[in-house]
Amino acid sequence: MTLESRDVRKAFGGVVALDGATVSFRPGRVNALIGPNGSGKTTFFNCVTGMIRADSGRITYAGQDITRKAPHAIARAGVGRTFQLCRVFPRMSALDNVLAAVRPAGLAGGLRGARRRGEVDRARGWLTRLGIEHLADVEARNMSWGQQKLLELAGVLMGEPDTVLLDEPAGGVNPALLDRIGTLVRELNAEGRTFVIVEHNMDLVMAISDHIVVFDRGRPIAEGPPSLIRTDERVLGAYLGV
Ligand SMILES: Nc1ncnc2c1ncn2[C@@H]1O[C@H](COP(=O)(O)OP(=O)(O)OP(=O)(O)O)[C@@H](O)[C@H]1O
Repeated sequence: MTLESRDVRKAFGGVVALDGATVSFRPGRVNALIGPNGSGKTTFFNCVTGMIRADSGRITYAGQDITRKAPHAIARAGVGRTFQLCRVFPRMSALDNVLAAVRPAGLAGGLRGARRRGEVDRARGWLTRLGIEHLADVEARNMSWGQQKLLELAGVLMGEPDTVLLDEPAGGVNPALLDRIGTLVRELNAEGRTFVIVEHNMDLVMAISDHIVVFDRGRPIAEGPPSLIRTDERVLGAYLGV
């Protein structure tokens, strides 16, 4: 289930966000995608998941061309994602959020359907796994930021993705929860899920990644294991602007 992009380009007016990005994320790994602000990481996620369309280039998943597929088709192919600014329904309970995550169309009817089909147990299972089962009946807006991020991830996992894209999972999260997120990613990876993680917290990236790809100005400038990336001159240059 390799996720690959070939020569992907995306410009917003005069701003070139992706400038011929060719990159390959192999299955079974915890991959990280790092790079300075504005280097195109979120745009890459948006192109991969069909939220925006690349101007040119090709994206494949498990050998299948997904470049022009709709988001739901890409999700069905096995690619799930979270968002930098966490997407949950604030006035819905945690449990309903997880149930709704796999039924984006027609929320109310979809929820009834989910309950009929007995998916509640599975949703509760994910809440338990992520350590927020005690919040099942609490509205998302009354949960902490970190808990909401875990809730969003529970919703993504409800779709049983083979590959999970996480956009800044550590952003705004307290240190205790940060450890939990790191441990969870490693556990879920040990069970066979592939991850691609966009993250600015280098301690977390270095601790949990098998493979790191570094973007600068819309394309990869280096890749390798944490031990190599930590000391790569081009990476230090891109971050420090030297
Ligand atoms: N919808 C948009 N309209 C206009 N410009 C955009 C849009 N989305 C992204 N950009 C621009 O494209 C470039 C890449 O942005 P992107 O968000 O992909 O970078 P990033 O590496 O994810 O940054 P950060 O680490 O700050 O989240 C930036 O210059 C950004 O301002």
